[in-house]
Amino acid sequence: MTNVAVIGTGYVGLVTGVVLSEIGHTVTCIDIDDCKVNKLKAGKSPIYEPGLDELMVKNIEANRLTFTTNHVDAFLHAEIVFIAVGTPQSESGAADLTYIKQAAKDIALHIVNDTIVVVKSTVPVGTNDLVQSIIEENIVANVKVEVVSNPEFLREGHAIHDTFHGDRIVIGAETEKSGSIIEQLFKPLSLPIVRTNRKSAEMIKYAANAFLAVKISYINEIANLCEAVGANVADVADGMGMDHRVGRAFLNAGLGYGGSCFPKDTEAIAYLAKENDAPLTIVEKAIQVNTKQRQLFLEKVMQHFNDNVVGRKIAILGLSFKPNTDDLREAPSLYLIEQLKNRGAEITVYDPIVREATTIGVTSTEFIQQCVDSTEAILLVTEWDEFKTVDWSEISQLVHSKVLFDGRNFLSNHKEIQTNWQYYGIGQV
Ligand SMILES: NC(=O)c1ccc[n+]([C@@H]2O[C@H](COP(=O)([O-])OP(=O)(O)OC[C@H]3O[C@@H](n4cnc5c(N)ncnc54)[C@H](O)[C@@H]3O)[C@@H](O)[C@H]2O)c1
Ligand SMILES: O=c1ccn([C@@H]2O[C@H](COP(=O)(O)OP(=O)(O)O[C@H]3O[C@H](CO)[C@@H](O)[C@H](O)[C@H]3O)[C@@H](O)[C@H]2O)c(=O)[nH]1
Repeated sequence: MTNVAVIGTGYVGLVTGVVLSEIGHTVTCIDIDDCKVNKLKAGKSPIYEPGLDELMVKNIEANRLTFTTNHVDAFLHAEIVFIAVGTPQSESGAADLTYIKQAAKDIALHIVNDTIVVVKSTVPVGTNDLVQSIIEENIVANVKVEVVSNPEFLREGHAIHDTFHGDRIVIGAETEKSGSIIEQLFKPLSLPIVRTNRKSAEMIKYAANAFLAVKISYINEIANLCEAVGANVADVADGMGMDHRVGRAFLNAGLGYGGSCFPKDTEAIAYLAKENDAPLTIVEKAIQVNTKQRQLFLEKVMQHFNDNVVGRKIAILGLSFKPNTDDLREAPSLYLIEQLKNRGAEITVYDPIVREATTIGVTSTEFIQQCVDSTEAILLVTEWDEFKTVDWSEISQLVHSKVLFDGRNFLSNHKEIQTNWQYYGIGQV
């Protein structure tokens, strides 16, 4: 079993650390955020991710998992160091590598053993080379370092499941030995391994995310056409998806993609492509379609209210960018709330997990019933299970008007809604 350090305890770093400890390795997670680390030390996950807390506590108690803000402590015994810090979008659209560069410097200054540095963050092609050279330029101890690319494919809300049951583990290494050491580290997971060089591994991650984003934008455009010609996009997606060459996954039409990955990763690969004179026109269009998709939804709502929502009471169901996560990054709800508030609507919000969206000054009500009380329309933005299981005949009694805009086609087969409500779905008439 191996001594591992993980830099960054966000959605990826924490899940990686917890799973590596669960399969028997000794893991120290390091973060610069005191607040997060204090919570983690107390056995509390700073993020909402089903199944994570239990596994984390189990491995803390087994002394396989510790947390620190101190680099010396974190790297003292480490043979492998993962980098799982954020790579947000910069002004230009390119990935901002500030945190990556800092992590590389932290490693160079503090490691005391020969180390394999594994870049798990999503980074543009060539970044692993950059990390290698930053470390070599700044290294203090007389030790050897080799950088290996190991992009992450987990989905929020399914992170633990995806890590144990992923479709593949991609390992991009410049030497046979370093790649094999990382392959060995993950061996207990018994997952298919793809071995490449570092640049191809970096590219696999962006190419996969961009492809999925294109798939979503494609079905959203098909949905808009369905609406215009009287077809039903869910049936169309089912029919298309039965062809295994197409596949049904990621053909759910709706408000478009949000979250911490697709929006920034599509921008980053499109930027990289332009810079290299090999433009990704399809990805650029997918980004445009995605922006337009939420605008079209807003237009539908505005049309219903004859273009005037001043003083109209509107309920928003769902804040997080998708169910089973508390992540608000690029959530369509934020756009809709801001736009409707700017137009004078009175907004109430309910999310089963997210209580506050501080960036736009919104607080979620404690119960769905409070949120919908006396409202003239409900906008279902995130497909949390609760929005299917809640008693809609009770909701019917509480609202002022039974009008539902379903941004996820989540209740398109719901009996009460389809019988008694004015229902606006996506890609259906
Ligand atoms: N969120 C996902 O579902 C997901 C999935 C696959 C890949 N990724 C990629 O993984 C990376 C991390 O994403 P995330 O969502 O986990 O990010 P996050 O923002 O949730 O977490 C990043 C963490 O790194 C910490 N950090 C920053 N600089 C540090 C430093 N020098 N030393 C120690 N800690 C530091 C931050 O305090 C933060 O806690 C990104 O590149 C992202 O694109 C994310
Ligand atoms: O048919 C679909 C599927 C998804 N979405 C939307 O697409 C976004 C992303 O969804 P999902 O992929 O489930 O969540 P993420 O957690 O963002 O995961 C994606 O981004 C991660 C970060 O790179 C990758 O690791 C994962 O493989 C990749 O699925 C969300 O807004 C979804 O609502 C749709 O609109 N229609």
